[in-house]
Amino acid sequence: MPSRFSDAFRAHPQQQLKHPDFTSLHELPDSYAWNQRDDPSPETFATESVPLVDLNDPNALQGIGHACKTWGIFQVTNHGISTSLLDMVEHTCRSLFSLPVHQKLKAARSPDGVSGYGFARISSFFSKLMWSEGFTIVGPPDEHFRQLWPQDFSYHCDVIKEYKEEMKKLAGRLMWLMLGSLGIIAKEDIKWAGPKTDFKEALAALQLNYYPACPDPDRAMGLAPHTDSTLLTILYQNSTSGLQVFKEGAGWVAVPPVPGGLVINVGDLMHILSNGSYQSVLHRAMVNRSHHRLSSAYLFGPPSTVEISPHPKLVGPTHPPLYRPVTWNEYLHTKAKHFNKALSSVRV
Ligand SMILES: C=C1C[C@]23C[C@H]1CC[C@H]2[C@@]12CCC[C@@](C)(C(=O)O1)[C@H]2[C@@H]3C(=O)O
Ligand SMILES: O=C(O)CCC(=O)C(=O)O
Ligand SMILES: [Fe+2]
Repeated sequence: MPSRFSDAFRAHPQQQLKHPDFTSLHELPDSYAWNQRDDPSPETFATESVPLVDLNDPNALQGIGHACKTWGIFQVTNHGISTSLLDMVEHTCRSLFSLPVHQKLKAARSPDGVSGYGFARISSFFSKLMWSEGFTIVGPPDEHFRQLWPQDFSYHCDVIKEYKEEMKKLAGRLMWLMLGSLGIIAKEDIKWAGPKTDFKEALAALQLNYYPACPDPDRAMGLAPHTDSTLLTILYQNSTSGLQVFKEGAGWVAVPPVPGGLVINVGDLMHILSNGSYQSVLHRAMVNRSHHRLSSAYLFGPPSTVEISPHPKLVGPTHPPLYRPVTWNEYLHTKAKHFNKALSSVRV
């Protein structure tokens, strides 16, 4: 089934920016200086931390429900994704981003496209540049990977294909846990999950992120604050910390890497589906002076024609629907135009 993601971006082409060779920069160019250090660093007051859920725990469902309501993010262990697969994905990321710039640019994202190498899509909403490189994969990566690695592209394609399959299974499992905690348990409740309730027709994007070591990390920004447009996102981060989430009353809280763990966050579409009871979390990535950082985000959403709206089970006389129905494609359009105001723009 063809993905219609690309349509969402055609109306809002991204200006093409050239990345520098980060390793050659010994001080932060002004175009990368965010002057955002007026907020206290999270270590100074983070008394709370993002919940950790063991998926083998019989109470996992309750733990996930609570985490989605209060944080919009949690980490999971015993998720069934093997460490060897995660290592292979990390190796593919490392191999990709360490290619020479001219080689990576052969697989550059086209201005109105979605897949390929380049700056994060949200860059156009900020006057300063982000200290990161990204590679977005929607659909088969073969064509771009052939340009990057004329010799070993098929190895890297296989890694990504297997990773996407495994992520899809995990996303389906997490969907039922998140929904289950809201009382949405029957397969008729989410028809688009399909006859086998495995979300076979779901769409997803894989975003690989690379944050090079930075000579002036306190003034730089790896990935600016945003929410994901997804139902849910599964994030793998290597052992270098950098992810932070914004929590009302606590400020920016670090999400430290947990060995073998994965970070799960609620996206805007899940916020809509849950009629506002699950929070899509504002998050950002910071950079590091001595270590580079790699992450991969599996951005999971519904099939392109499916309209997401507050679930009928969560709507009633005392709980009117807070959002109007939207397809993912339509929402991505809105996001490309209104960015962090997208969610409020679909409110009824
Ligand atoms: C399916 C998606 C979801 C996208 C757009 C498209 C492909 C790339 C995704 C991201 C990944 C990085 C953050 C984000 C905010 C971005 O700039 O690109 C994401 C965005 C969204 O969640 O809105
Ligand atoms: O690198 C990270 O920790 C965050 C990445 C992210 O938020 C994204 O790709 O959407
Ligand atoms: Fe994100």
